[in-house]
Amino acid sequence: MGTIRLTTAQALVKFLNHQYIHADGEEFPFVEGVFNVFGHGNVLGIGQALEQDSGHLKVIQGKNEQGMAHAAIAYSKQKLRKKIFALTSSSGPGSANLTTAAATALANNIPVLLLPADTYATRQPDPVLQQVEQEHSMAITTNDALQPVSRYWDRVQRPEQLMSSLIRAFEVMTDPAKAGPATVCISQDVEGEAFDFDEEFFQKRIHYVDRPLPTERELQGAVEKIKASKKPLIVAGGGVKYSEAREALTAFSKEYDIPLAETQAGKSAVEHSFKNNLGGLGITGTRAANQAAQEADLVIGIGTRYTDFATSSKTVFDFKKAAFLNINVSRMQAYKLDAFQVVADARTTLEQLMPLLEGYKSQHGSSIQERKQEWTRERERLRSITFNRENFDPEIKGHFSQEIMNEYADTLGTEFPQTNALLTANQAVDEDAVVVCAAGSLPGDLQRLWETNTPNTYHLEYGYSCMGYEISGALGVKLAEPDKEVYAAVGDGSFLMLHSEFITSLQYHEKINILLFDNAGYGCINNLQMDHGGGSYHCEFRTANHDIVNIDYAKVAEGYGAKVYRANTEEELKAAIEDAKKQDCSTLIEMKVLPKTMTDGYKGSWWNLGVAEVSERESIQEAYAFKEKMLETAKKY
Ligand SMILES: Cc1ncc(C[n+]2csc(CCOP(=O)(O)OP(=O)(O)O)c2C)c(N)n1
Ligand SMILES: O=C1C[C@@H](O)[C@H](O)[C@@H](O)C1=O
Ligand SMILES: [Mg+2]
Repeated sequence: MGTIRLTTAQALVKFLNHQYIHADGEEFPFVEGVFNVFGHGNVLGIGQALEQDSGHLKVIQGKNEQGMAHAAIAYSKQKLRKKIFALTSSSGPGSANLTTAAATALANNIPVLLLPADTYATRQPDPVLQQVEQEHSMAITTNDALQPVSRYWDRVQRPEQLMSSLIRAFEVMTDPAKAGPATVCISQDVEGEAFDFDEEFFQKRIHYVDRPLPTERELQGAVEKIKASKKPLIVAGGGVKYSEAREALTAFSKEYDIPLAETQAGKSAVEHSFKNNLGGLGITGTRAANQAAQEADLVIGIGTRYTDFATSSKTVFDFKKAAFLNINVSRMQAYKLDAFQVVADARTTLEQLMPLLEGYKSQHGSSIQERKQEWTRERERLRSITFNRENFDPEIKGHFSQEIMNEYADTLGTEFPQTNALLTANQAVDEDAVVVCAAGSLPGDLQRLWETNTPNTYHLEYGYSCMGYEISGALGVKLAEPDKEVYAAVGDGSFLMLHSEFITSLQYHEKINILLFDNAGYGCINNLQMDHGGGSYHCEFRTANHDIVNIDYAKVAEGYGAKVYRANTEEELKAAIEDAKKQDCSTLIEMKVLPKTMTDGYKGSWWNLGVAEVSERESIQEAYAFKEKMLETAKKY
């Protein structure tokens, strides 16, 4: 084979066009497209290459580097990591804006290809615009800040380096055990530099995603653990989704009568209506799941990272009696909580375990169904909360006086409790609609209350819980699921932090719907500070005169060209959602909701936080003492 003379950027684009995934007998292109915000660092290099010949790649203009990267992450997450977007940014601030998103991808194990421009390889014009000049090193650029938040990071300062660099990047992104963001920084002069690339570099490259099998020893060990247990509990994490293990997991759970609890990443791997599904586990979990966790003598963690939210900072289980069995493609994850480790694919392991457990039944008996029914009643209660101006007792108790609650009701012109609003929305959206969320009080409400019976329609970024992911993420999900209605459930704080990609959705006619829950503040953080003995300090949105800030978000979205609705009652919300379904363009439904009306924690939902050890307030001293008490029974590592 010969060579072909291309610029580095042209070679990059050509290579991206020839990457394929092979999974479960199917083969398809791995890179769907390229998001871009062009600046002087990439427009003449990667920009020129895309303009000349982008091949099959969709080229989408982003509005904020973090936002477009969040969209790319959401696309890949929704596609179960089998397809990605790449993205190109200019150097300096463009790459700095990618840092938060790279960390989001890393914490969630999501592959995405970041291509920030770098400073000049020749150094001739140094210092160039946007170059940070470190006194102790010429070699450091803003892009170095991406190193700790990338699974793979490289700097390309000669055209031929691109070849080895990209092959490594794709190896990392397509390995389920180490999937995450790959960052390849290309010097801006090198992007346009030409080289005689070997033609074979551009041949179709297939990345095989095989299912790692459990060993005989691992299977026997797992069988022994399960057979010895009376009250096992399955914890279904994100790995269940990525392994597409729904059928295997439900069959396994049903056959051996083992209840299952979901993490944020694992929710909707299995439908809500599945009889043994007890819902969310941990800090934002259901009473049903947390009770089953307290009782468990064996926890079968499948594809879970056991974050503090899933384990209630290692207190949701009774560690004196609970043993752990972890099934995970990542050896690092499988080691957690001193578990018996099965380092293998979830679906294959469950399929192989099935026949080996014949004759086994858990001793849960009727308790699984009783707990599920009791939770359904609690959910009903949360749907029908009514505000009143005399003696309203919100879910989050003892923080705001009636006077303050009335002030919110008057200023925002609403009596709508958040739980009622969310449950109304859940009922009104299509059965296969996808909900996207990341931060604030909504992830807790969603994990407890949102019911879906269509797999992979609950999309929570709760590894990094990054405000601003919600709307950008909804765009990524829409690109992945063009035939479904996609809803970003977002608080006012998150909306204010980042909603630039809402405009991108309008621009490209990729319809998304924003469900905006405006409680005029950082509600969940206000709850945290007041729950731990503090006052209400800088978490409500108030003016210098202490007036509540009341923003007309609907008007803002109208200005962008979206179809907007204002819905402060159940009837208005139902009507808005129905009408929004008929629209072709993106929509925003603004709901003014009362503070303190989100769900509260249930027993077993303790969170270990950095409470002040010394304080002038008795209430904070009490909070610290409570933390010390909780740590007595928590697992220490
Ligand atoms: C980028 C980022 N900054 C800060 C935080 C910390 N944080 C978590 S939730 C939150 C407030 C969220 O407010 P809002 O979106 O209005 O939701 P609410 O809690 O009021 O429902 C903050 C500041 C975060 N998660 N992400
Ligand atoms: O600090 C936080 C508190 C959580 O309740 C919230 O969901 C999350 O976004 C966060 O960062
Ligand atoms: Mg808020």
